[in-house]
Amino acid sequence: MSVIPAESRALPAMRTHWRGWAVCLTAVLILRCVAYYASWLLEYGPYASLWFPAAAISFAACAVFGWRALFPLAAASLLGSLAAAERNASSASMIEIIYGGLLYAIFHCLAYYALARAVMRSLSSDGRSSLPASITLFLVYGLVAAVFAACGGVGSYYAMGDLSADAAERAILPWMIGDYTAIVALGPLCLLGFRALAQRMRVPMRDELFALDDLPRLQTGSRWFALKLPAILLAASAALWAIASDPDYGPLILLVFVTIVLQFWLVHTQTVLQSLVSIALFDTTFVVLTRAFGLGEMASTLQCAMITLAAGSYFSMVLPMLYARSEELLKLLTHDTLTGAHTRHFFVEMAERTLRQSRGHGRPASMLMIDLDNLKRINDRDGHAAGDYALTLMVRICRKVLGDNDLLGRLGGDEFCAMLPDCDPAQAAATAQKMVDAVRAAAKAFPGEIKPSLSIGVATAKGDDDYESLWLRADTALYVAKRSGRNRIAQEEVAEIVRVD
Ligand SMILES: Nc1nc2c(ncn2[C@@H]2O[C@H](COP(=O)(O)OP(=O)(O)OP(=O)(O)O)[C@@H](O)[C@H]2O)c(=O)[nH]1
Repeated sequence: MSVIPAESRALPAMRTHWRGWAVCLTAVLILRCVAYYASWLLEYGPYASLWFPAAAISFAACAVFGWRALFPLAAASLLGSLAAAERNASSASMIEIIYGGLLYAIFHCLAYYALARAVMRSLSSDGRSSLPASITLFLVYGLVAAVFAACGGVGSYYAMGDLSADAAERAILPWMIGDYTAIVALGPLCLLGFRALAQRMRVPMRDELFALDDLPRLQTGSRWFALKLPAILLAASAALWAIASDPDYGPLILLVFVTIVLQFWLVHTQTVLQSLVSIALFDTTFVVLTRAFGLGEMASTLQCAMITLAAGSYFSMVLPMLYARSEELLKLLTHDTLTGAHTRHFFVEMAERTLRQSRGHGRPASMLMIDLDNLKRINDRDGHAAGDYALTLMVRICRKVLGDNDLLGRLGGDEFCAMLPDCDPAQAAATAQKMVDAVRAAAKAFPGEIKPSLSIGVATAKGDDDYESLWLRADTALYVAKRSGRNRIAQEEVAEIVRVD
């Protein structure tokens, strides 16, 4: 057997990481440059675009790759500033351009790194319960980050001498809204994209990112996505075309909100990934057509629509998860996790209601106190797993004997209680007897040495009985069944002990 030193065994994994990191960070650099260039192409006026997708890339890259993403992001920001100076035929010296570019890079990267850190920290390791809080935080802190990035960005152009003080002041708001629109509309999709890349390249991921594993499972989606998506994009294009064809007719703007309603419908019926893709394409359609149709005048309305759509969609996407979560909690609250019988608290509440209804309708109702015999001996002899199995077997059998309207609850340990509405003493005794017989029959195949059996006390409600008084009589009957040798039923007042053997 060859003995390999620990360091050399670790080398292949480290090499994989380095290659993975190189691919991921290069992808960030390229995408960030492409996004910058795209927002340039799509400007409807000087420094004015509906969105700035580079901000979404920066946020998502920092969220997935952490501080390492700052290198390609800073490089792309600097390159962007150089390209902007070239395009605008800036009169600034090279030193001033580099200085302005560095300033811009610092503000932009810091703003979106801080946003990414805050959002990641808000995702707890199980993620599920914290997702709505993380979305709120993303929307609120996103605004703060966009303000910070816009002030820094405008300030750097001012420092380069490309913007006068007056123009700089007026540029801050559109810059900020452009950044914010992009991070809200594209940020989550970019984040899932970088996360998929990190997984593929086997780059170690932050624990919080695993919290997003649940997302794709939230909604099942319908098969009509391939039809719905083009239909909605067509509707959005038609709405913008109609608005552009008669810009003086104000009410046409309402068509934008009609298309948003359609988009909401899609988000509600498709998977999370399909919804994110659809939001991104819908917003891209707005951006491209705003430039193509010269709709710059309506920029703020369209941005408002894009932000509202994306923010609203994120909350609707987590709704199914919240429903599922509350159902899970409800189940935990009402059902015993081992046996599936009702929990004591829930059973008592339901049994009280059943008794009240039976009394109100003048119908009989009976109670069975059911106890598994010798559980302690089963545990001691064959182990707790055997005891657990005996308990689950017993509940399964009892449930089969009981009717749909009957209740079965675990009061604690090996003590169970059944509430039987519309059940007179004879029917109650017959049901209890069936349970005892069925468990005795099943016990033959029980793997342990000590076979499980049941003792049951039976009581039927009288006119003024409440849960407590009925339970007391059923419990007394159970005590009689136990004292008489177990594996049998005892019925109150009937006074006789029914033997099963
Ligand atoms: N395996 C298992 N044992 C449990 C569970 N809950 C309680 N027990 C055990 O069940 C035993 C109940 O003991 P006892 O109240 O003396 O009842 P018993 O041994 O069935 O005796 P009788 O009721 O008099 O026939 C205790 O040893 C508990 O520790 C459970 O969920 N699983």
